[in-house]
Amino acid sequence: MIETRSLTKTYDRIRAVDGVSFRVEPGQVLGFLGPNGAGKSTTMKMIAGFLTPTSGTASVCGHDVREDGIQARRHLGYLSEGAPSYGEMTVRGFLEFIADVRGLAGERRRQRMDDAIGRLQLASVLGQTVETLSKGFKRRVGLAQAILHDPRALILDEPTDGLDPNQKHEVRGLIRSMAAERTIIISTHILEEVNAVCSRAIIIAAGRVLADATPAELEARSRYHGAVSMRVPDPLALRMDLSRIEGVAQVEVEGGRITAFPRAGQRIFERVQDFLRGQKIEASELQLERGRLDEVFRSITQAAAPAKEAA
Ligand SMILES: Nc1ncnc2c1ncn2[C@@H]1O[C@H](COP(=O)(O)OP(=O)(O)OP(=O)(O)O)[C@@H](O)[C@H]1O
Repeated sequence: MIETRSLTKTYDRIRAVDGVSFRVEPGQVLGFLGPNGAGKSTTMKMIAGFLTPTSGTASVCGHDVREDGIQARRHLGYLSEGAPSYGEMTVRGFLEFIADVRGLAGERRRQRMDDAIGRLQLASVLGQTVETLSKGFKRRVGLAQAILHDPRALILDEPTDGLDPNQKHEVRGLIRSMAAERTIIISTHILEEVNAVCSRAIIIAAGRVLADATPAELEARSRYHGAVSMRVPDPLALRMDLSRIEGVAQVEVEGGRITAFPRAGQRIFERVQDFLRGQKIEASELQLERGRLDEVFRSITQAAAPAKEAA
């Protein structure tokens, strides 16, 4: 379990993190979303014990990061922004060093090394120095060090940054496979990642939590939630007809696509389908929209005030 209580960090005159409180339980993957400079990395660094909070606190598996920092870090794997340092070490040398730091020995050490190397597919680069690796492999080495001691909690700052689409897919699978008994927080700019791996999302801007919900609940806040869109040969001709259907609030045409938006609480998909059938209109790519996370993200974060000046 990871918990923050009124976590706050002030840099000079900027309150980078402003009273952030949340609790993540084992089995949950929390997506931490926010625009550049929102305070995601600063929050993660405070939980990981790399930065001291100005006020408030956090705990990992019940251990307070300020009063019981060593125990808190023992239960936590942390992937920081960017690549691991120690570029002159080989990948094997770097992972052996992390195993030393984590106090791994004997059979368990061998097991954990094999597991991390296997999961992150690092066997082919074990003898290569970290600085000569591609960005994607550096990220994978960073992930391997984070999971090496098989921690109960994981904090991963942009875990798929710099990976190609295949590697992104693999790392998301890895996160899902580790989620069952662990508490995981990931930060990301990629909204599709939220649907792919997160059971819950927090949107943060200017250091403050603006939304805390499941991906489906966030999608339900989108104006596209429950909308019906399609391609038809003559969308402009259909516009007026669709707007007359009961429960339709608005109709928009964009490119070759026409979208009917429902009034609050109305379900319009079957009615639109019946109308098209009745009029014998050939529609392609007819779909019921779940809602668009990018639009919800924009509307929530753009309404936020800029970071507050510290008192
Ligand atoms: N060491 C520092 N000294 C002064 N200000 C800092 C420092 N580190 C971060 N900040 C400021 O704190 C705010 C939050 O930064 P943070 O890196 O936590 O944001 P972020 O959400 O992780 O952004 P990104 O998505 O770009 O990584 C920003 O305004 C940033 O400029």
